[in-house]
Amino acid sequence: MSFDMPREWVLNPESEYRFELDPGTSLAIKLIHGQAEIFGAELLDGKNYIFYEECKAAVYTWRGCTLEVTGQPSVEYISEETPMSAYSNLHIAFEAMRVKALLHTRITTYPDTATAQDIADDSDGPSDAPRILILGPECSGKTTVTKLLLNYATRAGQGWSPMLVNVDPSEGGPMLPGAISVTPISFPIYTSTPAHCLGSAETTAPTHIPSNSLLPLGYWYGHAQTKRNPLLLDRLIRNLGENIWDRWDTDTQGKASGLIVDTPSSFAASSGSSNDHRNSLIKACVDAFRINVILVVGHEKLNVEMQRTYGNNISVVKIPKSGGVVELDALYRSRIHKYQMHSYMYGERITLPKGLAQPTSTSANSILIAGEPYSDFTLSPSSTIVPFGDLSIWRIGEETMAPTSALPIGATRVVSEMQPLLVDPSQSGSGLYNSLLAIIAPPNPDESERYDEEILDLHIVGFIVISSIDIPNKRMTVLAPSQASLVGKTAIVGSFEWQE
Ligand SMILES: Nc1ncnc2c1ncn2[C@@H]1O[C@H](COP(=O)(O)OP(=O)(O)OP(=O)(O)O)[C@@H](O)[C@H]1O
Repeated sequence: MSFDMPREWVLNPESEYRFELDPGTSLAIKLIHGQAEIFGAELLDGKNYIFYEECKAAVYTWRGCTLEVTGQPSVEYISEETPMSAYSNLHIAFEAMRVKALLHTRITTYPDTATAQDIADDSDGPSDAPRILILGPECSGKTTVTKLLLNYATRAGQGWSPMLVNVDPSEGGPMLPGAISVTPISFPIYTSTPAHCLGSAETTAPTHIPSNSLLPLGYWYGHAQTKRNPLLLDRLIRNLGENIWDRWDTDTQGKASGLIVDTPSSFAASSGSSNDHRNSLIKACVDAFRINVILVVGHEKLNVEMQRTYGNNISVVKIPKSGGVVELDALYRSRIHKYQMHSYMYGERITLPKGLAQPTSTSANSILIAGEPYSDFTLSPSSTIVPFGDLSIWRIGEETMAPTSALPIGATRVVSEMQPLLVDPSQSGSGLYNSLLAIIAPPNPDESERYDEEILDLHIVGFIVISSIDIPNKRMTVLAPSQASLVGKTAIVGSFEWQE
C-alpha cells in the first residue's frame, strides 16, 4: 500500500489514533464520520488538519469515528487505553468550581439581583476558581494535560478565558524558548507542530496576523535550565502573578475561569542540591498564582511529597500518565528550538503530504494549519546593520567577557544573580554573535520612579538575533521580524543561540 494515498482508520468509542512524524514529513488527518478531537480541540468534519515538524500527537474520539489519513508517519497505531475519562472528570470538577466562583462574585457584587436559589447554591462550601499547578517528570504529558484542560474550558460555552501560565523556559509556551508567559485562552489551541505546542503569539510582523494568534505577556529568563538562575526565575514568576491579579481586579469572568500552570520537569526532579531550588520555585508558583489544586502526572513520590507540603491547604491530585506520551531527547528538543526561532522570523514553510491535492483558491479553506485556513504563512524578516550605540544590551547576573585575570590583584568578582550588566559588543568575547535577544518594554519615563533592577521587571515586546558583529566599524547585523527602528531600545541576551 502506498502511503501517498489517503487511508482510512476506524476508531471505536474512547480510543485514539497516535502518530509520530520524522523530520521533513507532514501528515493530513480528515474526520470523515463521527466525532473527534486533538488534545481537546474538536475537529470539523471534511477538513484536512495538517501536522508537520516532527509533530507527535493523537486524535481521540469519545463516540467513535472514521479518519482519513494522508502522509507517512514513522509511527502510527490505535490505542484503546487512554486516561481521557480521568482527565474529563477533572474538567467537570473544575467547571463546577468556575460556575460557583462566578456565582459567588455576582452575589457579592450585585446582592440585589441574587435569587433565593443563587443564595442557596452559594452557601454550600467554598467558591474559588480553579488555579491549577501541573507537575510531573520529563515527558509525562504535562503540556498536553494543560492544553487539554484549557481546550475543554473554552469549549464549555460559558465564555471562560482561563489563563495559560507557562513557567517552562525550555519550551517558551506561545512565545520563544527562554520566555515565561501568561496568556488568556478563549478559543481552543490546535496542535500542528511542536514549535507551537501551546499556540502561537501574534508576530511583530504587521503583514500576518492569523485570527487564532495569542496575546501573551512574557518575561525573559533567557536560559533553558531552571537551575541556571533560580532567583531570577523566582522573581519573574512573581511578576507574572502580579500581572494576573491586577488584570483580574476588573475581569470577573476571567477571574472565575482560573488558570493552569505548565511547569518544567526540573520541578519534579528531586536529586540532591537541585531540591532546594525546585522547592523554592514550586513555592513561588503556589504563592504568585494562589494555587488551590496541584495535579501530579504519574509520579507517586512527588505526589506524596506535595501532599505532605501543601496537602493541608491545597487539593493535591495524582493523575495517570498517558501511554501515548513520547520520550523526547535533547537533540529533538534542540531541533524544536530551531523550528521555534525560524518560525518567529520566517513564518511557516509547510510542505503538504504528497497524496493531498495542492490547495487552490477555492479549496484552501478545507486545509487547516493549527485550525486556520491554509494560506501563505511565510514572513520576510529584515536584516539590518546597526551601530553598536543604537541598542543597549544587558545580561542578567552573569559575568561579562572581561577575564578574572584582568581584575586588580586580590580582587574577586562579585556579581549578584539579579544584577543587570551592560554588554559591550566591541569586546571580542561578548557572546552576542548568533544569540537570541529579547527586546523589552521601555523603562519608566519618570526618572524618579526608576530603580537599579528595573529591566528585570519589564515585559518582552519582541525578539532579535545578532547575526554578525563588525568590531572595527562598531556595528552589527540584526535579524528582526520587522523593520521597526531599534534606536534607543533595550535588549537582554541569554544563552539561546540562533541555528541556521
Ligand atoms: N496520547 C498521546 N499520543 C501521542 N503523542 C502524545 C500523546 N500525549 C502526548 N503526546 C506527545 O508526547 C510529547 C511529550 O508530551 P508533553 O510535551 O505533553 O510532555 P511534558 O511532560 O510536558 O514534556 P517535558 O519533558 O517537555 O516537560 C509531545 O510531543 C506530545 O505531543
